[in-house]
Amino acid sequence: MTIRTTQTAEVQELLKKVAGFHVEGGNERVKKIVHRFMSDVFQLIEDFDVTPEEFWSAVYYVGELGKNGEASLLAPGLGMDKYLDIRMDAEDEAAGLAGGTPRTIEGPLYVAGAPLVEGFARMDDGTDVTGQAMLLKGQITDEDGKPLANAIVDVWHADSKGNYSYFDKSQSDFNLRRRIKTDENGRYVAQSITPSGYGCPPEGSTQTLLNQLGRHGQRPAHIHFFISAPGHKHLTTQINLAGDEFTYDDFAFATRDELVVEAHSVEHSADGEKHGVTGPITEVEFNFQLVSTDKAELQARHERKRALEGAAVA
Ligand SMILES: O=C(O)/C=C\C=C/C(=O)O
Ligand SMILES: [Fe+2]
Ligand SMILES: [Fe+3]
Repeated sequence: MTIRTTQTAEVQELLKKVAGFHVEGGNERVKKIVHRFMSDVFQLIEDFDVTPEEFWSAVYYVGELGKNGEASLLAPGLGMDKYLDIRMDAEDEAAGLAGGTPRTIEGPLYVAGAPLVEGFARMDDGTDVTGQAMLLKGQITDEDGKPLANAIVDVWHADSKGNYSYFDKSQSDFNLRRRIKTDENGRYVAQSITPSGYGCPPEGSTQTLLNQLGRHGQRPAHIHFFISAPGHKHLTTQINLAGDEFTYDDFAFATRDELVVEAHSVEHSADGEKHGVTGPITEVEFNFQLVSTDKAELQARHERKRALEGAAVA
């Protein structure tokens, strides 16, 4: 039988003291959030009749999570990154900033400061001999199709074993990570290695919890991007390679239909040969549309939207 105590005066008073309601100073927003959070934790413990052993094993788990540096990996696994994206999409919609290539989650494995290259970029250091060469190209435009020259395509992905440089110390610095400046036609092109999907460390904290939920910790083969250009909204997104077992079963919930791309392997690629790549190569082409943030364009967009809504009502 569940013991009910959360609504007693004693517990309600305890929660107010926990949150610092009874003292001056501190941060009002933090106080309110901590009060709500702890009230919900107390309520959950009561509703599920959580035992002290269960509670302390959770505390131990959080300690291990921090020690393993996996808090930012568990977050996408628990849908946090996706939920924050859903909120940002809704905010963009409300601000008239929706449109262009959809965003998706950044993930925890970005490393700033990758080498900046103009036009063609060789992203891999040539040591991943088991991997297949990949030619990655595309064009950055605004929503009207106007090419955006000098946009920065900040791109990063895993190697053929699903590991990321910097986190995988066996890889050279910034292996498979580059910032590419688009040419006068807004184009970027890179030679790299075709990424494999990523899996959470099997013995790690994230997978330990996912196992309790009967879930896997796999991501499909994917490539991460930050795309930026003056006067346009910064884009954080990824593309998922089609045909991967996990393309539509991503433990981090990042997949969006518009971001699934065919990656066809060819014996010879004219583009590849232009850059000295002979032999089988995977070609991946993805174009990005950025949303303008300049006021005139936003105003015009609002007018168009109002006109459309007006027409719909009439
Ligand atoms: O970067 C990875 O592949 C692993 C982590 C999970 C999320 C993500 O990628 O967005
Ligand atoms: Fe990733
Ligand atoms: Fe523009």
